[in-house]
This record gives sequence, C-alpha cells and structure tokens, in this order.
Amino acid sequence: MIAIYPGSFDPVTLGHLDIIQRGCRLFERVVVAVLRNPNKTPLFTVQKRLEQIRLATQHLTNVEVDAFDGLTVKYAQMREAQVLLRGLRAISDFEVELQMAHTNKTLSHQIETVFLATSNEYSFLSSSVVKEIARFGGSINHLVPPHVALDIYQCYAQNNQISTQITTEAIPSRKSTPMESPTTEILRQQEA
Ligand SMILES: Nc1ncnc2c1ncn2[C@@H]1O[C@H](COP(=O)(O)OP(=O)(O)OP(=O)(O)O)[C@@H](O)[C@H]1O
Ligand SMILES: CC(C)(COP(=O)(O)O)[C@@H](O)C(=O)NCCC(=O)NCCS
Ligand SMILES: [Mg+2]
Repeated sequence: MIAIYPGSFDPVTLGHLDIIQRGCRLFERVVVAVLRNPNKTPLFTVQKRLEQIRLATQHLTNVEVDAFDGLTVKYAQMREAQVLLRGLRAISDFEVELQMAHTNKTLSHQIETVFLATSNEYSFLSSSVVKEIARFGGSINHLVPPHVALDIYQCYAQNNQISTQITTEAIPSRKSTPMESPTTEILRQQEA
C-alpha cells in the first residue's frame, strides 16, 4: 500500500520524521509530498524543503520526496496511493484534520486518511515553534536535523533577524561559509 504524507514541512522537524519512520513500517511506500502553496509565504523554497527532507530520510529505503500542487486527493490518485498519512498532536489538530479528512473523503471515496498519534516527546513540536525559537536566538538542535538547523540559522542571519544574542552552543559546528547553503553543500559532498 502506498501512503502520501502531505504538508508544508517549512521546515521538516523531528516530529515529521517520527511520523515518516513509523509510516514506513506500516506502508510499502511513503511519499512525502510538499504542497506548492501560493497563499503562504514560507521561510524555505519548495526546492530547499525537498532537499532538507531527502537528506533527513536518506536512510529509509521506502520513502520518496516530491512536490505537488492542487488537490491532495488528485495527487494521491495520480500516484496510485490509497492512504493519506497525517499526524495528530492535540485536540486543535484533531478539529482541522477531521474536517480535512471528511472533505477529502467527499472528493475520493477510495482514499483513506490514516492518523498517527504523535510520539510523546514531539507532542509540542511544530515548524512554527522551531522558527520562533530560532528567530529569538534559542537552540533548536533537539528539534530538527542538524542540516535543517544550519539552514534556519543561516536564513535568519541573512535576513538580519537573528542577532548576536545567539549563543555559540545554539549553533551546530559548521564548515560552510555563511553565504553557502549547508544542505546543498552536504548533498554535494555525498554525491562526490
Ligand atoms: N510533532 C508532530 N507530531 C506528529 N505529527 C506532526 C508533528 N508536527 C507536524 N505533524 C503533522 O505533520 C503534518 C504536516 O504538518 P505541517 O507541515 O503543517 O507541520 P507543522 O509542524 O504543523 O507546521 P506549522 O507550524 O507550519 O503548521 C500534519 O499532519 C501535522 O499534524
Ligand atoms: C497541504 C495540506 C495537507 C495541509 O498541510 P499542512 O498541515 O502543512 O498545513 C492541505 O492544505 C491540502 O491538502 N492542501 C491541498 C488542497 C486540498 O486538497 N484541499 C482539500 C482538502 S482540505
Ligand atoms: Mg501545521
């Protein structure tokens, strides 16, 4: 069975990765699908988010990472997937997720939404929380993969939104120069 795990992933967190890893044990294939959403102003481009997720999931053999636009169920049909995989953290998620699942059911009766409950340690974690902590100089090393932490710090540094108040322990050791993209650099090193 093929499952689509759709979302914004701006950026991918350890909470998302936990859902992906557990999904991989349940389904033959998990397609992490990043929505190209013209209504949102994300921190990272879709291309960058794809790179971040690919690097973070490269140890998983049955994961694919892709971008899509339009309706999620149409994308799922195109990929011949039977399941939409989503995570649930709290009641607040439940309301939105249930509405989404019901809407999707009206659009395609064949496709089932499957929810995985968040793991305890990630129940508070969201991409927004990560960005907020980083913006104000806190450490995010326990919340996202190292290459994503570098990307975020770099992004805020470039935007002058992060200040000298970032403590050195908040920033993982880095080899790249400030203007380079750490994720791209890591991918390049691995391809070499
Ligand atoms: N910590 C987590 N545990 C379980 N599921 C999660 C977690 N974080 C996100 N998800 C799930 O991943 C899917 C994609 O979520 P999304 O890309 O909106 O991430 P987010 O962390 O909620 O980001 P944002 O703060 O931008 O809303 C949703 O189903 C969401 O419920
Ligand atoms: C992308 C997403 C799954 C929400 O992702 P998010 O949890 O990252 O906000 C949802 O907005 C979506 O499916 N968008 C595509 C448009 C669509 O299919 N809408 C109908 C279902 S609400
Ligand atoms: Mg969300």
